[in-house]
Amino acid sequence: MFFRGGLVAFSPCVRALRPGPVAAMNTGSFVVSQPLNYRGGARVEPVDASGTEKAFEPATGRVIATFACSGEKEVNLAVQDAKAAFKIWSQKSGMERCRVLLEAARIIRERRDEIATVETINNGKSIFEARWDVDTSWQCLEYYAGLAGSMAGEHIQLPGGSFGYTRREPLGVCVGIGAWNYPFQIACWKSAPALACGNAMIFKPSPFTPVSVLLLAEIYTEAGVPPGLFNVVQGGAATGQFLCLHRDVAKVSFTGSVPTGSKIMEMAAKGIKPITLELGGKSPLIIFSDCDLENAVKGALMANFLTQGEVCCNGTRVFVQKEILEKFTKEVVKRTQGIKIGDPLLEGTRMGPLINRPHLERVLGFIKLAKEQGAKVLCGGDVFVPEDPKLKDGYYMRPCVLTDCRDDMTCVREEIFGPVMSILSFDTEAEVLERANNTTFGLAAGVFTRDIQRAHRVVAGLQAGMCFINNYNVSPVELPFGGYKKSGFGRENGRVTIEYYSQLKTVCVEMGDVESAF
Ligand SMILES: NC(=O)C1=CN([C@@H]2O[C@H](COP(=O)(O)OP(=O)(O)OC[C@H]3O[C@@H](n4cnc5c(N)ncnc54)[C@H](O)[C@@H]3O)[C@@H](O)[C@H]2O)C=CC1
Ligand SMILES: NCCCC(=O)O
Repeated sequence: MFFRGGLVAFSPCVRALRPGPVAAMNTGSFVVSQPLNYRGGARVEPVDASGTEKAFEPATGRVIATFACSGEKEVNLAVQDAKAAFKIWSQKSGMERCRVLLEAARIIRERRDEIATVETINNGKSIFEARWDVDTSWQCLEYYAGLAGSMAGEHIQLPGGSFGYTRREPLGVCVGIGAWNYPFQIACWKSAPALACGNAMIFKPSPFTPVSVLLLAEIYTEAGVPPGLFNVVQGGAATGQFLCLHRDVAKVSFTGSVPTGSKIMEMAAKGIKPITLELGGKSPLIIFSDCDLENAVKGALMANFLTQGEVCCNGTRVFVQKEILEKFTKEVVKRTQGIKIGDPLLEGTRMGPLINRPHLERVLGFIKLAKEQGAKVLCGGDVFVPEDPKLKDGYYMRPCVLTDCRDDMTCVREEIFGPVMSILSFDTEAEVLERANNTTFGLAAGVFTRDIQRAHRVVAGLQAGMCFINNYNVSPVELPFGGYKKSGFGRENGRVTIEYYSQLKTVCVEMGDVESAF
């Protein structure tokens, strides 16, 4: 990678050129000049291309990389290399794989600030948050390293001394396709369980955020995975389709929108391939009047404003019981107005720019429509222009709180994927549960109450894969994450994800003679 003002390289072969302090990376100076594909243990230019893409720095609107989208030949080479690496890796014991993953986790921890800085520059989220993302990334590698050594089958006794046993085996070459909101974290959440189970992975990041996954690829190589085990191809829908339709790809794990998820499912159906779909959401956050108000307000902000609101599991439909509506709303607005927006690399910033200009305009369009449909803007919802002149072309907006919302409004029904909280009021538990579930999505949900029985009763009734009681948007890697309904299926994180990256072989052993019908 090349930063104006000095050559800064992350790749192992030129690591010596990397000057120590990450502080050298400033907003407005980062340019990528090295290839963004990774194959056979090194960065490569793709052998063929299906067009080019530009990646931006959302904080300034500058282009930081122009890259070729991988064509079919490049995808074929990536699969071929991954197949060869799979042969070696899948023969290793769980403990051998564990050691490599632990080493990769250690390197990520060591390079935490550098990875977070690259993520912030390419995605726009605050450096404060990007460090959290890096933490859940190395924790994910550590977690699956721990499970790799204990993957085991069962032994089952049968009559006459015969027996059966099961083996948990890898699938082969898996594909990971990522969204742009958590580029490094998504790559880790997919690759860690895949590699722990003995698979190879080809990862395609979103063309908006192509950069940070290269650091992961280099780290895996440095940690000792065989060349080709983790490859990166770049591009958009066309490249994604080459991957999904490839006959030697055994599984696809996808994070992105519902319409794309549906297309992935169709392509996977052609090859009878298992898939994991992590899709969008429009999650409810229910605040009962007996809650700890201070925590509920903090929870509502966590549920709406991380990563500029570009988070799939955000609790954007905030249902507040009537008795505390006024007090809660006043406090939420006060704190929302206090969120420091600006240069995402500055330590004090808590909200950076949105991912790109079309997305910013889309989010502002939702707010305009909300007003037309009768909602009231209590704060924000407009473009923010930072004082620093180098940020004037960035994609900033003020976080928005909407009230007087109704369940039928577009802002309450559709995923906005921006910093927009819709507040709705309710009277009774039965009423709010029905309204909370009245959506085609089912990714997450939250409840704030001091009544422990009510908390569990309500959560049991919520149609959502990830439920929070008295908190929101925490991501411990030990807990499975994934959706109900149109938010997808399959899970990431937690022990269960081993099942999504492996297959079960049953072996039946006869200890006597064959009893034949013929
Ligand atoms: N459930 C979850 O864990 C998450 C879900 N999301 C959802 O993702 C959406 C935002 O992300 P976007 O990147 O805009 O979504 P997207 O669906 O447009 O793109 C996601 C990825 O799929 C690729 N892609 C697009 N068309 C494809 C095709 N026909 N075949 C194969 N690959 C294709 C894109 O290049 C990108 O890498 C939101 O709806 C959000 O809710 C985002 C993050 C997490
Ligand atoms: N750390 C939260 C992950 C949710 C998302 O990928 O949008």
